[in-house]
Amino acid sequence: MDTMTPTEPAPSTANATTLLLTVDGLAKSFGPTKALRSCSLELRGGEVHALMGENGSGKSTLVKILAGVHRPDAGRIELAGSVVSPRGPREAIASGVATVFQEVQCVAQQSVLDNLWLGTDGVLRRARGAGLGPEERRARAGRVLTDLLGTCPDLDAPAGSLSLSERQAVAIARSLLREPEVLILDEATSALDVATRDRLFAACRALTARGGAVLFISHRMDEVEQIAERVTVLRSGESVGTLEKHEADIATLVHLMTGGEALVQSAAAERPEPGAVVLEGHGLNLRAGEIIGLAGLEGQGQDHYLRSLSKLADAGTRVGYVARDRREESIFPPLSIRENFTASTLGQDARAGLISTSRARARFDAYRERLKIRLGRDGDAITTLSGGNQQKVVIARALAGDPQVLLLNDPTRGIDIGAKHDVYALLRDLAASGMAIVMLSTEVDEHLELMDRVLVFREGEPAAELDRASLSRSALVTEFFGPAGAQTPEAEAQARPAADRGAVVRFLAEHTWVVPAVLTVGLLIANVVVQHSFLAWHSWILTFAELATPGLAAMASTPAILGGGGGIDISIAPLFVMVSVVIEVMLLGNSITSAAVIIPVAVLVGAAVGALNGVLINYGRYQAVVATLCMNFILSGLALGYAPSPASGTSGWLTSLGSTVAGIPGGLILLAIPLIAWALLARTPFVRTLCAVGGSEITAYTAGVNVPLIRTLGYTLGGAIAGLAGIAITAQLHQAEADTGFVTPFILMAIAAVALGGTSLGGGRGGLLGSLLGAAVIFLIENLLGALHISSFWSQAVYGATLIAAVLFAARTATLGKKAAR
Ligand SMILES: Nc1ncnc2c1ncn2[C@@H]1O[C@H](COP(=O)(O)OP(=O)(O)OP(=O)(O)O)[C@@H](O)[C@H]1O
Repeated sequence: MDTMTPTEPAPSTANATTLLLTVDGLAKSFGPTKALRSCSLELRGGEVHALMGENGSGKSTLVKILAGVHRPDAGRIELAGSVVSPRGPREAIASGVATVFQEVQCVAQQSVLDNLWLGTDGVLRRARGAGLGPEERRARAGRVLTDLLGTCPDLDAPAGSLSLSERQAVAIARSLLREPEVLILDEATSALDVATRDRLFAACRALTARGGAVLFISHRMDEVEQIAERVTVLRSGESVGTLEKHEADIATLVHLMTGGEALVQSAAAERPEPGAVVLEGHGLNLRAGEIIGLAGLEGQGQDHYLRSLSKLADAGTRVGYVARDRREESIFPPLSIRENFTASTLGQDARAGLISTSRARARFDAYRERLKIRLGRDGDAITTLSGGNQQKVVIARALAGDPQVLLLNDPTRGIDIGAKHDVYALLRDLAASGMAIVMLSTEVDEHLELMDRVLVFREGEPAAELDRASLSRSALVTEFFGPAGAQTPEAEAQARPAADRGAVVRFLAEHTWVVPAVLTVGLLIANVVVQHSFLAWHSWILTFAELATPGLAAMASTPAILGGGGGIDISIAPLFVMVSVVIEVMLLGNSITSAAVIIPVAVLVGAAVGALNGVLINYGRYQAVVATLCMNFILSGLALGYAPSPASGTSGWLTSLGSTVAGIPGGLILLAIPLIAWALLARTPFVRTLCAVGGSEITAYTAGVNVPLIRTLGYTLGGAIAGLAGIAITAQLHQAEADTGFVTPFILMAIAAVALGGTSLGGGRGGLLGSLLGAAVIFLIENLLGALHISSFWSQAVYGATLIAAVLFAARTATLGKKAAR
């Protein structure tokens, strides 16, 4: 067997016949789709066991059952002799099974280090134990990543700034750091170059040498040959055989996978002479009818080069592009399979301006047959397809545009062996009909099989060109490393644009509160210029008293938004009004005036309502807007019921809180409480975990985070802060005002302040300080316009415009920050 850099099996200390994992008769259906019918396999301690099967044969479904993501409908799993039935990824990980999933899972907004340890901590306490102190965590994370990548990326950089393969390495490293008994790699090598893949295989060998086992899923025959001792084949959800390494040749495997069909190895047929040049520049002369490969170790510039080629095309040239990162760049998850296919060619289905579904279906069916796309109904969500079938839909979409130049970025990632040859045959036919194709591929065999010539990249540029006659596996791999020997991973850094240039942009993208802080200072100066009395001490006291309620309302809205998943709490304003009614009517009205009673009651009422919202949304599966809108109505009704007209009253400490306490403005004290609490929480795992959940729920969940609990706690915290806002409004007005005309403006203001404060409304990025500053900006704009005697209509318009500008600025810095880091 020809392998590029053979990884010799390390002698295993385990008894080779020790059964570590037994899967017996597992079955799982999704509605009418039987994803797994009956799957059985045995994983021995000390072995790497490959799992192969066509796209849609059920491999990932099995993986997700083992990882605790799905519950099986039937069957049994035994781990080291005990029956297990993981009810979630956290349980599976605790039992010693760590999984790297097919879709690369990272929280883009969070640092590489946080991504690596995601899911290991409790809600408020860090996991204890040897090697889990901050310094050891950093050192271990660095070691594992260096072992995988050959060099260690900046552990403090956001994971979103890494390349796809580096992010894949982070996901693998996260699993390795758990030191699992069973490591499952579901197409985890699909974006790795040969050198990184070999380093991963060395890590697998180390794990099996300790007696662990690896379940290895890949569509790449060379990888399976290199690493696996045995291979189990799945066909249509059933395990149809397990082969020893020496029995597992490609013909036998394909025969088993398809149930009889032989692999049609498309012969390297005679190719017509290339036609006219269709794309020229960057050292490339691409002719019609040519297929050119881009190869090299990861990050040598080939990715950037491929993307830049589309800019070389003349205005009239139709260019098709298939991106590498399916989830991030290719599919529209909420749309159906057919809608994903037609997304860029909808015009072809229009009749008299209306879309014809039958026409779209007919167009899709042609590709469906040609690419053997396995699906139930084309109206189903694309996410119900297996990874390989999603990829085929993406390829079909690019081809449907009938491009003259087709740019493919590792397009066969996740496509099974048989279907890959169908894709090759299709590309050859297209080339023969005059299409010019440039294809980046991380698979050496693909270059040998398909390309007319291959450009090998080193240090950011094409360093060698191999034509068809000189293409061989060894020639190609030798060129990867270059004449001077091993290509250092540092070359990757050189191949990228200098990150320093974007340092300011990256800083702004990571510190979202800076822009609202600058705006606040600017508006403060403007207010002082227009109204000198603004600087007077009594004016500060008044300003803080007036800012306290909107500032607290904005901060109260923030945790739910940060937790993502459409988390928005529009019951915050009626909640603080309800709390003020409780204070005025139920406590002060009954002569209960003590701060020691009123403050805890206010905060607890707020927290309880927040927790109820959290439970309804995260455990009851109500949409956040719906649940909090209902709560909004209930609270408004209750408040009006208890206080149909403004209820007045105060006590000494409340009056002081409305002005000063021990010389400090009361509003400032109230605003400082959640900020201090948040800063303390930021020293626990909670804040980071909440942001991780908001950044990528699926990543957090599969890493073992209790997502519903974390989000519910976010709502609870928001409710508690709303309780403080209830105290603030009572201290300011000395009355409870339940009129909806009074409440409603606060609802929109709070959300606008959160957005102005730089918190992403999609979740994952931002914080309480930004929201407070956002509220301050709105307050100062209104104050300024009031001082200038401009009508309140204009104040609304101005803060709307400021909001648009701030949100655009935040989006721009986030994008530029990502680019600069890359
Ligand atoms: N959440 C889901 N809802 C509906 N159908 C699903 C879901 N997940 C998987 N399926 C279906 O179950 C079948 C098996 O899918 P699975 O992802 O396990 O295949 P696979 O062998 O991993 O394929 P690939 O090699 O393409 O990754 C497919 O027909 C797929 O469409």
